[in-house]
Amino acid sequence: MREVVLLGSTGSIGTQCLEVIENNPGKFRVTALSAGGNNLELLAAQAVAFQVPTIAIEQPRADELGDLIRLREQETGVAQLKRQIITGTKASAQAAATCSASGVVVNGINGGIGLSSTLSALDTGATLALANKESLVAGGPLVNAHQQYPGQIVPVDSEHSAIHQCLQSGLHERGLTMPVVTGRSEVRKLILTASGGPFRGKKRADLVDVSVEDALKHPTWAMGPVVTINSSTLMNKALELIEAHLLFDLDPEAIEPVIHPQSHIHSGVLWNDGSLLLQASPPSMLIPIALGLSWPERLSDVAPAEDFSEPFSWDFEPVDHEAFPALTLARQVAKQGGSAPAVMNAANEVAVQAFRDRKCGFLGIVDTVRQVCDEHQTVAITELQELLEVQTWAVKRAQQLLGLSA
Ligand SMILES: NC(=O)C1=CN([C@@H]2O[C@H](COP(=O)(O)OP(=O)(O)OC[C@H]3O[C@@H](n4cnc5c(N)ncnc54)[C@H](OP(=O)(O)O)[C@@H]3O)[C@@H](O)[C@H]2O)C=CC1
Ligand SMILES: CC(=O)[C@@H](O)[C@H](O)COP(=O)(O)O
Ligand SMILES: [Mn+2]
Repeated sequence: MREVVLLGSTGSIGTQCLEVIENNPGKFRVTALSAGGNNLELLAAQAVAFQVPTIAIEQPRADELGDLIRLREQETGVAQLKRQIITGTKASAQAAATCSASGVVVNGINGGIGLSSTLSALDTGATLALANKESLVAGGPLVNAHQQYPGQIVPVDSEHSAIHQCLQSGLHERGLTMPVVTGRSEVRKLILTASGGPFRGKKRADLVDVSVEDALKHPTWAMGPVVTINSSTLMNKALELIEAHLLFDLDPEAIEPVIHPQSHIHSGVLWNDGSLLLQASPPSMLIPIALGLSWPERLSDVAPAEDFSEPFSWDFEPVDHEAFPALTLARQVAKQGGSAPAVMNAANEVAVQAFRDRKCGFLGIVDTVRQVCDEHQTVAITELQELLEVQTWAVKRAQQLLGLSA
């Protein structure tokens, strides 16, 4: 049985990861769970149902969680298990550090806060099944330095999972058990699909007064609120462009976003010979999560496949960069590298929270991020401390621009 440490277990990715594990009895053993601590009832239920010995939460609520777990054990008649509950800002990274090198750490934490857990997971030598794109975007050079071997990161983000699958064609480094992507010289472009979000087709002027509720109505995916808002501004695709640049070591200009409203084609690779490989399934994160857990093996019957018994069609259209300027910014930021992507991500996190709190308009999100990025002088990042200082500056500057008290 493969050991799994699941970070962000109470979220959209976390709960779907446990669904995959539950549907594959005997294949996985969950040895640690982590969460922020906002949903202790669910976390306690997960800890009991999956007999998890280590639970980590950011908030100092160990006693409450312990009580809920005991109650749950009594209610369900499950045998009591000796467990440790870790709390604090480093709890999740500590949970990641418990994973053995043959195991897999799934990082389903939301936001740049997940970076220390990503680094800690890499240090163990375990596979890192990475959904938490912000940690890679913010900490690119550090993530690279902590990676123990090529292929240690298996992308869970649907687009990057698709590209990762498609890249198994082409040249591969020899002598490694896991196929490693080194066929870049044969790659002309990565095709990064985007649903277009709930405001696809709208012009900039139409977006002035859009509400949080409207931004949360994603047309094709049910996800956590932050990634859903990011999809509505196309900042999710902006983060994903940088994520693809870092994961697959391709020039930002060689990554082409395209709007595909149905979200059945999850992305792909255009090869030098003119051949285009795309990966498709009805929208479901279960497949990329399952691949993260078992790569390079595929589990059976993870999610429904495409059904060709009825007629249907798939559409594609170019991105409207005037209405949605996030991708143009991301290209520039990806080329700058160093501290620039961390600044973009940190400013976006502040602006998205301000939008959710009705303290910033929809267009103000990307406008604020651009302004903070424009003011930032990019520096090289070699230490976590340097990154934290840059992020602190970006957060404060975004707060100032938005008129928020720091
Ligand atoms: N949802 C999806 O379909 C997809 C998500 N992603 C990416 O995956 C990541 C997770 O997204 P999603 O599942 O939607 O987000 P959610 O908001 O649904 O879940 C976030 C999870 O992270 C936990 N968390 C927050 N802060 C901490 C912390 N400091 N330490 C430990 N855990 C913490 C939350 O705990 P609590 O409940 O206690 O707050 C929750 O379990 C994001 O980076 C997102 O961009 C990528 C592709 C698709
Ligand atoms: C499922 C997934 O990977 C999300 O990141 C998704 O891509 C969001 O949809 P958008 O294409 O609208 O950003
Ligand atoms: Mn995605």
